[in-house]
Amino acid sequence: MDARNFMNSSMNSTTSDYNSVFTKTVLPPLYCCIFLAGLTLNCLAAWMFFRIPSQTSLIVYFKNIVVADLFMTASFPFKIVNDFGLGVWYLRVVVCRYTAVVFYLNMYTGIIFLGLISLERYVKIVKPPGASIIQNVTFSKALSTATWVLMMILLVPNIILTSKEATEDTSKKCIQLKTDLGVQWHKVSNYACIAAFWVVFVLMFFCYASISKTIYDSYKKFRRNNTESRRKSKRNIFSLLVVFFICFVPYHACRIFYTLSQTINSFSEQTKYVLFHIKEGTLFLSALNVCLDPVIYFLMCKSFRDLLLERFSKKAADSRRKSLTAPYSESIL
Ligand SMILES: Nc1ncnc2c1ncn2[C@@H]1O[C@H](COP(=O)(O)OP(=O)(O)O)[C@@H](O)[C@H]1O
Repeated sequence: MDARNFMNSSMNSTTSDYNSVFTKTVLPPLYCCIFLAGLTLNCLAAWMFFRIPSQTSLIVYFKNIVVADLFMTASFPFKIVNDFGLGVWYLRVVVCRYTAVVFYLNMYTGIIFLGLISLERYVKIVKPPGASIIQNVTFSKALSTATWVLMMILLVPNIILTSKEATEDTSKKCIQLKTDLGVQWHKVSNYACIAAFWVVFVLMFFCYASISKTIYDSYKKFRRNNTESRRKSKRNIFSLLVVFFICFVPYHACRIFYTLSQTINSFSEQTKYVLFHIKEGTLFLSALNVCLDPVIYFLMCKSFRDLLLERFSKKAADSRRKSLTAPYSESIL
């Protein structure tokens, strides 16, 4: 069966179910892999950060990302079982009403924290000396709490308003389970989240452009020719940017069109079908973020790296013992 025939038969079988081989048999095993890897890496990261005092804003933001990633990972099994078609139809309702919203809530909270980390790095590298409020630990804790509260206020109504009585047929699309106000809230919260993403995107672009310039100027000024340290600094600081691009840009480039296709009627079934598949494919890249964030902790947070190496390498433990008097600190790069 060629792709077009497959698509037609898939759409004709039931006009309200866009699932296909891709969403039912390709993506679920991939989600299984990132669930296992994400759970292991984030439990390890949580265990490590539990031992590192919140002495800097950077560590505070990283700890919040670990929490968001753990919640996000916890939502995967529901999606996996549902997409494999292993659960009862009501599981689809649970996914629409609860676990998908938990997924998005933690994804966007994580995105905002990545933005705050970029801002903190910008202040630390481009704007020294003198402490800025953004580097104040108490302020960053308050800002973190405010971020969680704000995101919950914006996104929890997507749970409450997914309250229409469900049938096996209507549960095939989450939007059909929403009240009229629920559909409106879905639209508004989606656009607000997409806007928040692009604001963070622009902020990161600005911060990293300024950081690059500062690093370049400083290498020029001191005429250092240490290519190895230069390579490492760049690798560490740009890891966040690379992860952000891979995971979130593809999804946000398509989500706006997908949300339009959910909420207005002028899209053909074929376009909706294609948009659904692009959304599911790019959403997988966003989910992959739970495995890539721990790489950022390792590359950008010296306390985390030192503690990890201390636990896993005898040699590193010896060298750390020598510097035990030094306080915990994160590396600039
Ligand atoms: N950005 C978001 N923030 C919070 N909840 C969201 C967001 N996007 C979608 N949701 C919610 O997650 C559930 C699944 O949404 P969606 O992925 O659009 O549905 P579908 O799986 O039918 O394509 C819905 O309840 C929806 O309101």
